[in-house]
Amino acid sequence: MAKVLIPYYSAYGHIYEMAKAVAEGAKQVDGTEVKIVKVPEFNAVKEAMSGQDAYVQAQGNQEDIPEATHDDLRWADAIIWGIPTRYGSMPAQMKQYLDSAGGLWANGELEGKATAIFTSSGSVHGGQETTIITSLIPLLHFGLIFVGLPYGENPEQLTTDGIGGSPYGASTIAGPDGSASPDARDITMAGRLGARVAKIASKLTN
Ligand SMILES: Cc1cc2nc3c(=O)[nH]c(=O)nc-3n(C[C@H](O)[C@H](O)[C@H](O)COP(=O)(O)O)c2cc1C
Repeated sequence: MAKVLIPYYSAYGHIYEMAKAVAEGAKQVDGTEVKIVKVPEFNAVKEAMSGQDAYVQAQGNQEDIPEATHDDLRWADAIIWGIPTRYGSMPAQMKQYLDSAGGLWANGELEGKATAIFTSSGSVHGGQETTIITSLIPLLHFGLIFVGLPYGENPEQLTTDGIGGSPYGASTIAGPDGSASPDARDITMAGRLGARVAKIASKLTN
């Protein structure tokens, strides 16, 4: 029995779609409890994007998702982060949430929990791997135990097609104008990441 938290940030909905797929995969593991939460948006971004239909619509779709709190992190046995690429690394909204959790770091409250990352980028080489690898650095400071997405369980990765997925984590490609949807293979791999973390978390906690 493991409690899996999926905190994410999604301006245009791609990471949100992936978060739901990760959650579905985690739920396939018996006894797993899953909670999806969104990290707080900046007011400045809300204002700047208020005239952008794609942003407004995607935010509307996420209206019912609760905002991430520090108690969510305490509640979880495992944390799977949904982090889109911003200049090859994590968005400030996600960094702000992590930075605000310094008290948990100081008390070692997240040490020993399983963790994983899924991401999204505009283009194939826009920084999927760098986003996951650089996001891992603060997670290691928190004492989280990183779980990747191995080739053996994810043969879809062995392709020259423009899809997501890497040994570092699940991912998808939003397209340069954001109009692409996650490929079915991206959704499948996201589900497997959720299941893998749930299984490992259940072993770590029992
Ligand atoms: C400020 C900003 C910076 C971005 N930087 C990159 C980048 O470095 N590489 C890339 O491929 N896409 C980049 N993108 C595109 C986002 O990664 C893309 O919109 C996101 O993955 C879509 O996920 P979402 O729909 O969940 O927001 C950037 C987007 C914004 C708004």
